[in-house]
Amino acid sequence: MEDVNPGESSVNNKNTIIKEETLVKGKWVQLQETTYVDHDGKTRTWETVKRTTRAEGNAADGVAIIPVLQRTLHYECLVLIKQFRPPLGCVCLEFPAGLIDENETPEQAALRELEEETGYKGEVMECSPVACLDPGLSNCTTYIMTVHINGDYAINNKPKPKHANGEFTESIVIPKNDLRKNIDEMVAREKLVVDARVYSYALALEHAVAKPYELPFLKG
Ligand SMILES: Nc1nc(=O)[nH]c2c1ncn2[C@H]1C[C@H](O)[C@@H](COP(=O)(O)OP(=O)(O)O)O1
Repeated sequence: MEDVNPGESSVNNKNTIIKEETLVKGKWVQLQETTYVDHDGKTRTWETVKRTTRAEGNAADGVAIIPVLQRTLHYECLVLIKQFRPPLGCVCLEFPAGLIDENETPEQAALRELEEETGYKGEVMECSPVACLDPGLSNCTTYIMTVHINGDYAINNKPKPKHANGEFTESIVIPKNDLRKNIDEMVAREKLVVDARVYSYALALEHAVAKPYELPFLKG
């Protein structure tokens, strides 16, 4: 059995977009009816949400930052933010994130958003390919950027967010060990909704430690 599928996927053989018609357009988002040909050659429609803000030439709408805070003789921590999100009507626990401005690289956007939302100054270590966020609803995409923060630097001692107008975020520093337990407790205590990227990261940390080295014996 192959563990990684070689070659091109058969899912995309016939699927084609035929038409995109804007039904409603706001300042920040628009609703479109997407007409497409499905796997069997049948023409169908889909309700699609798109942001209006993606600058021409930008392959993604925004950046999400995995900020790893490193300090001498401290366990590595993540810097997460709490932010009220109007579409959910509650506070969410998220990675710092934001839209990429015109004429801005993903790296510049990541460092700017990190500083605006947390006050920390960091260094970009890696950048993901363009990643989708909710592909059954929207074409919204992001780069996931790993940023290291040297917490021994004086500039990163007592950082203060530099919020843009109307923005309010609170940052929290959580050790990467026991991340999932800390998040579970915080969610229960504060009735937060946790971003799927943050929770997946916490689960992956656990799975990476526990599972790859297990040799299970499955009973038939
Ligand atoms: N869907 C949106 N509706 C709005 O009314 N306003 C919106 C939407 N998306 C973004 N924005 C506004 C809010 C901020 O003033 C700017 C920039 O947001 P940014 O900081 O880049 O992204 P988030 O932190 O993820 O909100 O856009």
